[in-house]
Amino acid sequence: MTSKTTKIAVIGAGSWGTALASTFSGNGNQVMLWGHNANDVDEINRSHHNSRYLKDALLDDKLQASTDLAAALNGAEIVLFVVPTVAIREVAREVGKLLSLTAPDAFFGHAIKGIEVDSNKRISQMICEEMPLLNESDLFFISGPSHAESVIRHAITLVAVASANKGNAQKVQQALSNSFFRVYTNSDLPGSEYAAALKNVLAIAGGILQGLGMADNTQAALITRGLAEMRRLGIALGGQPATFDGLAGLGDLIVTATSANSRNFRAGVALAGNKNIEQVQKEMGMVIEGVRTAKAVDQLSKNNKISMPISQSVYKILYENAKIEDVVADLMNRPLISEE
Ligand SMILES: NC(=O)C1=CN([C@@H]2O[C@H](COP(=O)(O)OP(=O)(O)OC[C@H]3O[C@@H](n4cnc5c(N)ncnc54)[C@H](OP(=O)(O)O)[C@@H]3O)[C@@H](O)[C@H]2O)C=CC1
Ligand SMILES: O=C(CO)COP(=O)(O)O
Repeated sequence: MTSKTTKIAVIGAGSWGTALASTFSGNGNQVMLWGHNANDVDEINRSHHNSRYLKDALLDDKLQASTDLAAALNGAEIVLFVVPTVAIREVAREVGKLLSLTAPDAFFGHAIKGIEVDSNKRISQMICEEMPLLNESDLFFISGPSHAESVIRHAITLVAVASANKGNAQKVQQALSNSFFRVYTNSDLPGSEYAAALKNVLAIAGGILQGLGMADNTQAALITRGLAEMRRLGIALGGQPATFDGLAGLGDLIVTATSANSRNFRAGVALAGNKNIEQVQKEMGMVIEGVRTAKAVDQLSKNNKISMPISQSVYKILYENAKIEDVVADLMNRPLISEE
């Protein structure tokens, strides 16, 4: 489906950066994956594996990796950030110093699902603060139900690339789509970013329900009422209602809140098994974005007076030592209200 070979720099060599880079590369694009761990980079170049993050999966054999940021950015037409939320400012700042190395018409985007704690900023806002020459209206964001471990095995996957710049979104759509990976465009960047971050907090709740052995009725209720929370906050902050019904919203909420592939879901299962969150994070060895995002969501819901009882319950379990049974009982004892 790729109409021309595009030079792409993927910045961040964890599970999702590697899976996206391998997909771009398999489509015939010239891809350089930047990672800061020399052993991981060496393994990708030598044996087409990233065993620390994508155990056993074989990567596209044309994919190249480097620890040298300048080499990764040299001539890049598309630059895609895929590091955890906590690392984006530092990494964007470094990329900003090397902007002159990219192609003259290069554009930038990310596939990161989080909100910064305290500032409550979206990833695009942070990127633009660290790279003042960029405009948010030109950035893109890739999201949707897409676990890296499924994408790398070519499971049929549908995602959305959001950008106010339709041309940029369409270029990413062309470069990334293939017979197993279908990319839609979407013009709502802020709404997509909020949806992607908020669903991670609800996925922790999904894991908790699973860990407690709750019924399918309860899981379906979580998804439905969780989506209502995502919509309320996301729309209040400027997102488009339709985004929350699409791949970036409901689609990603379903996969993350029900799947053992999700790190957020697995964290919830472990919390229900009485592990504390520090222990869970240590054992996961990968980023669990919903843990920090729960703080940002708690602040945002209070600041904007948006009712988000499920997300705030996750916050209480993570940060206020609330007992899961008490939180569930409190949720069920709330005043009876209309569904609207
Ligand atoms: N995994 C998935 O299926 C999906 C993930 N996402 C999103 O993608 C983003 C990245 O997640 P994911 O790839 O899964 O995370 P992982 O935990 O799998 O990998 C994180 C990567 O970022 C690197 N890293 C961490 N800090 C820095 C830093 N300061 N500078 C440079 N590199 C750094 C890590 O390197 P090291 O370990 O060597 O420090 C590692 O390579 C998240 O926002 C996540 O929500 C979105 C869709 C799907
Ligand atoms: O966003 C994801 C899938 O679409 C990945 O979710 P986790 O970070 O919970 O693994």
